[in-house]
Amino acid sequence: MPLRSATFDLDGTLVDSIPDLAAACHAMLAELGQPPRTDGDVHRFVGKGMAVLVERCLTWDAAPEASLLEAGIASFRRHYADINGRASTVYPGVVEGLEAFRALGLPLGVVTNKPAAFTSPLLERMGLAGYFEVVIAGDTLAFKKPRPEPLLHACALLATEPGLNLHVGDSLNDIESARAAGCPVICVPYGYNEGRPVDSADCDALVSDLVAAARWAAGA
Ligand SMILES: O=C(O)COP(=O)(O)O
Ligand SMILES: [Mg+2]
Repeated sequence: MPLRSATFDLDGTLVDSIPDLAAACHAMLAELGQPPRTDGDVHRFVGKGMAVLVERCLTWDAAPEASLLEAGIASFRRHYADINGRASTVYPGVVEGLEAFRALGLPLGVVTNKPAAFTSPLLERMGLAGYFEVVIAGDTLAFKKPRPEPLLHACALLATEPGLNLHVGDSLNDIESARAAGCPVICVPYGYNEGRPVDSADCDALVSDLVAAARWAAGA
């Protein structure tokens, strides 16, 4: 059945944001006098939103005290607001891919676990904001991916049924959210999946980039 809309994950699918996320984590840990993390650690920790990223940075033998976590989140917010978009880059094939999706006549949305305060500024700075009619961020609703609510909300705003909305992501959080919402889901292999490669068996297809994703959508 032809698709009626498409939604995209942000971090690891549209934009390689690890350099800036890692810089903000490094600054936060230094400010709090906590042990440092590597960029590779941050790569594994991204996926379930800002609070979980900060908590993972601060977890060694045990989870951090609530007061330390709170201070970490406040510090991260301050640093990332300043850093966001500086060293991040749009992945190859994204602009061409979004153009191809647009040429299919599909309205497009972003469904990310990144907080709203950082999502629209990043899309603006990367020159991608104009492609999307709908942006659902990690704190738009009470629930994030892998819960279905963000995708269901995006589908409602895009005036499509979940079964006719293709979600394109980079992680199991995208896959589980899409499955629970009833959306077809395909993944790119180059993003962040909390330290594991994405398994093609878990999604409807693994595609090399967004150009290939648009080709898949055209044949769906
Ligand atoms: O904020 C995160 O942890 C990940 O964001 P994403 O959902 O755009 O990959
Ligand atoms: Mg992602």
